[in-house]
Amino acid sequence: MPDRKFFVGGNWKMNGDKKSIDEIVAFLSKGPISANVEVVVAPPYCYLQYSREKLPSNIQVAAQNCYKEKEGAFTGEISPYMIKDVGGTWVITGHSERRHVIGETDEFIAQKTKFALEAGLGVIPCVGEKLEEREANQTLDVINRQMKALADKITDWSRVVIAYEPVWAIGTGKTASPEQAQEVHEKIREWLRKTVSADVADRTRIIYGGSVKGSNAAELAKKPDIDGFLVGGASLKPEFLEIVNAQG
Ligand SMILES: O=C(CO)COP(=O)(O)O
Repeated sequence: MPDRKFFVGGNWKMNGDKKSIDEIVAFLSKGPISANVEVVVAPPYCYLQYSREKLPSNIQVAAQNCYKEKEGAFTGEISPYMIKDVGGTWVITGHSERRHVIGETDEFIAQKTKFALEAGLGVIPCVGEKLEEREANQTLDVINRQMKALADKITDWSRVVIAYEPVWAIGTGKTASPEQAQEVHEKIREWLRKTVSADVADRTRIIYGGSVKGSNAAELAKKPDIDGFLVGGASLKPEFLEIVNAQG
């Protein structure tokens, strides 16, 4: 079984200013951060370069979104090449806030995922069901549909980290239990095994997001198919370090 390096992302969402970023940089610089963890933070676009310049080199920088073209008349969008140009190495695609607040479709998310990978970024595509979908027993239908749109376009999985973020657990304080998260992660891995390949299933990291905190990260991290986290609110606080080091 290939070793999947633990991966923890901090999604800052639309939060922060230079002063609060300086505070985050201070606690991240102090650490400790285990060498066995890959750590990535995703500041708002306008602070990507500022954050990259201030952060220690063991922390990578991601954008929270991108467009599916290199350049051109796309007012308000940014290209994966611009993210790279300012030192970013990852991008999050298909976050539930982009799917459900902004209205992005499976197809559009898959297109930008493919384009960002071709541009040389690592990509963190997010999948996850809404509360009503879970209650209607549609969790796996939704995840499989979102995964299929991605898998139809991805040819190289080596720089893909899948984030499972149940929408009902995001920013609500309602974390999925370790069992609930493990169940879906295992199903996503099985789906990859059947649909893509055994090698991709074994190697691809599947991380969990949704109200992860210092106090619940270690229990979640014990589950065999949980390979890390995508953290929102708690990534703005020193508690993020507890999550980064949750694997012990
Ligand atoms: O959406 C998330 C990370 O991308 C999770 O957000 P919270 O950790 O604030 O619930």
